[in-house]
Amino acid sequence: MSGCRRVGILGAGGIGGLLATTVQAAGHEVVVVTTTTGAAALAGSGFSLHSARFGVLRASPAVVTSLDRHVDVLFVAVKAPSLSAALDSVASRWLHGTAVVPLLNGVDHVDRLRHWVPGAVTVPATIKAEATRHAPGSVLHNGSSALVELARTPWTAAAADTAGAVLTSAGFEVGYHTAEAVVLWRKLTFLAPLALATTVVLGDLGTVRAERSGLLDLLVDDVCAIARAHGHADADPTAVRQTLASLPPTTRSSLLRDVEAGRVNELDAIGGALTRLAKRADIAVPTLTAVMAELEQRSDKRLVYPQQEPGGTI
Ligand SMILES: NC(=O)C1=CN([C@@H]2O[C@H](COP(=O)(O)OP(=O)(O)OC[C@H]3O[C@@H](n4cnc5c(N)ncnc54)[C@H](OP(=O)(O)O)[C@@H]3O)[C@@H](O)[C@H]2O)C=CC1
Ligand SMILES: CC(C)(CO)C(=O)C(=O)O
Repeated sequence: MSGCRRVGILGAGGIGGLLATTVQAAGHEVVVVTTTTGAAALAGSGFSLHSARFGVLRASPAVVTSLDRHVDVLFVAVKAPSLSAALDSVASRWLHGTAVVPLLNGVDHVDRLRHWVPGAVTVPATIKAEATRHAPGSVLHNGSSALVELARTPWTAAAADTAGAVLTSAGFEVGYHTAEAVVLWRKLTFLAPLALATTVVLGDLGTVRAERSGLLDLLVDDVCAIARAHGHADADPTAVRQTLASLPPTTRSSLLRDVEAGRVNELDAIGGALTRLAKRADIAVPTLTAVMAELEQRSDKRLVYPQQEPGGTI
């Protein structure tokens, strides 16, 4: 196909698998970079995706433990606590002019990526999609949402267009915004209350509504106050509440899924980062503080709290 790109995907989990299958099906050359364990588990079987939006797709892209070729676009789809180790598997010489598109939840990974490879163009981005890896290479995409929003500034425009074209060809909905802070905060203002509240109740959104009525609204107030203090002047609690109210009661978050499974999780990248940003802006965030204290004090051994990596910017 014309416009065929070489696309790297760092991480072979829910989001990495969703991308690997859809992007390869669109005719692009895909190389997935993952852990030694992950690569061994994928050998021979490759990826399969089950999705109401994309159908059933199978793909057998190249899988490597360290990037071995230049890529036009690199999607970063690892969990925040794994980011530093994952970046070690990608040598900067393969990324000259590459559009590096991090899809991590949170806000504090973007500076780290920019310092990591100055020769690449980091395009801050967010993804709204619910994708879960059930077994190596086997990914279930729940619902039909597959929206990627890219920051398209004067510095990132060409790279954002390249990444956006790849995603559009693969069947994603793609949105652009000229302010990086808006892209990152628009996702976090809705995701953080959802992730923290579902994790507190260890249940879905319906459980939150039934057991802790009012909690979501208060968390939205706190998170929007932090967003306004850090560059997203239009963060609007009413609009975020409407978005959350429109979600089905069965909605769960990736933070909850990770906590339930005892996997490394992003509590620090979400709630921890917000707490540090509130402190830096000298804003009182009573509900966020109480929720973080509750999660930290919980004796439930299913909760895992990885330390923030050295080199974090917040
Ligand atoms: N899943 C979802 O629905 C959504 C996720 N996100 C965000 O996307 C990001 C990825 O999430 P998700 O796909 O769920 O994560 P998963 O835990 O499903 O997958 C993470 C992948 O990263 C790999 N990995 C870990 N360490 C390294 C390393 N050192 N080098 C290379 N690869 C490594 C893992 O390898 P291994 O095979 O060894 O485990 C695994 O393949 C997160 O920031 C998340 O918040 C955003 C929106 C929705
Ligand atoms: C809520 C959801 C699924 C939206 O994409 C998400 O981002 C997450 O759980 O991490």
